[in-house]
Amino acid sequence: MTTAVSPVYLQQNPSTCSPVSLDSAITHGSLSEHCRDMHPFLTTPEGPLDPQTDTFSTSEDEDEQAEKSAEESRNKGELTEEEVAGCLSNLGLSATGLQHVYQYLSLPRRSLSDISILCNYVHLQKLELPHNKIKDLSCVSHMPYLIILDASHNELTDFFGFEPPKNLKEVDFSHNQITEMKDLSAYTSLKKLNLDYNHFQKIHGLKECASLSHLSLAHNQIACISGLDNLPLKELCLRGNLIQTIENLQTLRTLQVLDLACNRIQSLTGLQNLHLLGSLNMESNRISEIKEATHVHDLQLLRELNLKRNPVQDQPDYRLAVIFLLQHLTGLDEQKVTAEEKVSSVNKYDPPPEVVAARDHMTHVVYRFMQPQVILDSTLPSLDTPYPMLVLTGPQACGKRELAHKLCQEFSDFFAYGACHTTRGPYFGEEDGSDYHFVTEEEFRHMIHMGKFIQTVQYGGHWYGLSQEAIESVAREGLACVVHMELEGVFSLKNSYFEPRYILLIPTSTEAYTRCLRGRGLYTQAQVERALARIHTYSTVHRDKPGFFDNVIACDDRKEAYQVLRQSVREYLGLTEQQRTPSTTPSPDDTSTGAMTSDSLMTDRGLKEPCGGSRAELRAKSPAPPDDELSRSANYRSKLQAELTPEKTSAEQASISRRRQMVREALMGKSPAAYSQLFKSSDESRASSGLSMRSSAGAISATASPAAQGSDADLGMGIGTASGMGMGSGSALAVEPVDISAPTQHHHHHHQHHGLDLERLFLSSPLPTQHQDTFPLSALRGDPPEPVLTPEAPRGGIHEHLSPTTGPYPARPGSNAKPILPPIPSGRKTSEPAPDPVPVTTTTTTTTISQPADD
Ligand SMILES: Nc1ncnc2c1ncn2[C@@H]1O[C@H](COP(=O)(O)OP(=O)(O)OP(=O)(O)O)[C@@H](O)[C@H]1O
Repeated sequence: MTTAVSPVYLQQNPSTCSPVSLDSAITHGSLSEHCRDMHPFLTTPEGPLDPQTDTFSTSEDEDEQAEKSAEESRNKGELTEEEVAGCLSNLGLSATGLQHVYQYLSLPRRSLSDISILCNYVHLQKLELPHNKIKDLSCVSHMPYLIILDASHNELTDFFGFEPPKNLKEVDFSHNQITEMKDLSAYTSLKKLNLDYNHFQKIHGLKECASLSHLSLAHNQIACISGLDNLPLKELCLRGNLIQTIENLQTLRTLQVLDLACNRIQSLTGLQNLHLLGSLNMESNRISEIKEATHVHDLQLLRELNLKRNPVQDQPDYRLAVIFLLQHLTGLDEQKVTAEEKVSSVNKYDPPPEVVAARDHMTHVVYRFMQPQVILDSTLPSLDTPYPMLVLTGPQACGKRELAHKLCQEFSDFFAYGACHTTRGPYFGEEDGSDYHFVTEEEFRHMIHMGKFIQTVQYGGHWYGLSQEAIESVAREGLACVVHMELEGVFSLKNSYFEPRYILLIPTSTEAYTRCLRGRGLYTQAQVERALARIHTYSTVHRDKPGFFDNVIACDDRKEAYQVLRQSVREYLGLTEQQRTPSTTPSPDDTSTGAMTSDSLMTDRGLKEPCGGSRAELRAKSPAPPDDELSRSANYRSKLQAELTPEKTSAEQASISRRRQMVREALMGKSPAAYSQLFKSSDESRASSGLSMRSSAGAISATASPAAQGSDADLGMGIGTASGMGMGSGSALAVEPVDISAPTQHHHHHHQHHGLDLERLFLSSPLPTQHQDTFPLSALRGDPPEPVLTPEAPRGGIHEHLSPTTGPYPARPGSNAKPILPPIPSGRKTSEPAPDPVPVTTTTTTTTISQPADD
């Protein structure tokens, strides 16, 4: 079967026509199925074209001749029509829309040097001539519709040596021998230009290429980046050149991918404005400093960075450091950046305050563990008696130190200044031991290793630390400690068992604060700036962590700040009641008559927010608690309950007073100890009271108490054994609760011992200094036996042993002999030194437990 097929002409001008048969194209496999289906001439009802039925078939002689001449042409590197015919593809409409033409011609690797024949192929839109020996591309001038030209791997020396096709968008001249770029202003449609592997030394001529989005000039001899201003480039490749500096790229605002690998670049500066940059390849350059990464720190879209084969790779922690600086990276050195790496980098280089504080806390806990465990009663916390401490925090030189001193002066019956240790040298006028304990770094480190510190902080290149001794020395005087510290210290302190009140002193006027900083004449500009920046840090914490600070006071005006501070301190101390009476005005002397109750400082956590509406106010509305000391001794549960529900129902009130009554009676020996209810196994007692680890000391003592049901000797041994066994020994000493509702003889017997027990628990044994025993009161120390308390025992017998500062109110068993720390419950610093070993008049007693409770 024969089918006549019309030839398809590839050129418009019939005079220069050089027909190419379709079947030839098909034979060479350059016509796609798709094209065949599209063209009405290409298929017959019967089936596909038969190549043998070519209408242009020639005689054999002619064929031979043609083949010969073609062979000759090929040898000369001349392109022949036959070759062209075999390499055409993509049949489609011509640009005029009048004809069907082949639009693509691909002639790779044919050793072509003469392609002048292509002058006739005016409809070509894509011309691929890679890997030939072409020197002259002037034929392209005849291809007005050309869009894509690939003349890579040829022998071109002329840059764009043809008339510009209007729509030329992509040109590949890579791997040629072109030496100079020329003006391409006529090539306005040019989008992609590949000029890799040529001999260019300078970039120019691209100014008017308003569409150029991809430019590659890799492996040339370019020493300077230039001539690229304002180009709409998205991708720029300049790898393998002689570039030393990244420059003149500032105007490439649309640049997304930049390849500068294999150059001689030492710094990443010069990229700052490339805000759309997503990928940067700097492989094999001379970048040696990690800090260079800061130059691209603000490029929020930068995801891929390659710094392989740069000296910077040898820097310790290189990868983490770069990941830390460039948190947005998803790939570094062609390796995925993992979430773990990001977290570790942040924890390493800019740990959140919680992490720093946790580490600091852990350090001191571990070092403390390594020392003999001695905990002073004065600083032993319990839920009843959170340690009274006042922490003034705020940015450097905001006045907190001055205010702390002032406060201690005015409220000298309550507070004393807690001097921290520091490794910085004293400023003029500063005295060792008064503002700070000035120590060398070595001494400071030694103190850390000796477990002396509660918290430490490195600030401004110096170390600061609050020692346990600083607090205890104040406590030994019967006073609470006022310290000042930076925010980091507060974070750390919050991990400890201390529960200070935290007052934030914050400058609200930067001008005034700057003036104050400068006025000191102590700080460099950088220090001033850092201090200023920290205002923001403080306010952010205050905003993000409601209740983190118990009070916030603006400190622009020191005098005003002090007034506010002293007022809130008076509230904390419970001195404001007096103030409400019309005749009294607040003065430092008021403290001498001020009724500072334990509740006021301990259970009313005050937390007076600056905007008011504090719980203190709520409490003020509720009926004032009975004045006597016993009334303050409601056990932990009722206190907790009171805290949780400030407004009590009448039933609750009745219940509380009933329990108070029972407490009183227990202490007076009138009935079985109400506290015996609490004498459960340590586990139970902890669980039931919701105690945390903090109360473990209490738990130990609680388990010890039942031993008192035996004899005095038992008591001593029992306690000793229990405490010697540590926390885990509690279960061995479990005690049955005593029914207090119907005392029997048996109960009475219990009661007696509980009476003793209570005395031991509630009346401090006269241990003025610390010792290393394990929970043992006088019995273990061989002190004279304490009077056994019986129901018949005269009251005075008890009270003789009571400090005027410490009422016989009960604490959670075992928490401490004096649940309320001095001077808070008493409101008084004992003027006379504590007689030793006479019963407690000071508030500092010691108890040793197996480990710090919070730790
Ligand atoms: N133990 C500590 N923990 C945390 N921060 C502390 C500690 N001791 C002192 N600081 C704080 O360190 C900062 C620097 O203290 P330093 O006394 O050297 O500076 P200063 O210029 O005198 O500032 P200031 O007048 O606020 O004390 C201060 O903000 C101070 O409160």
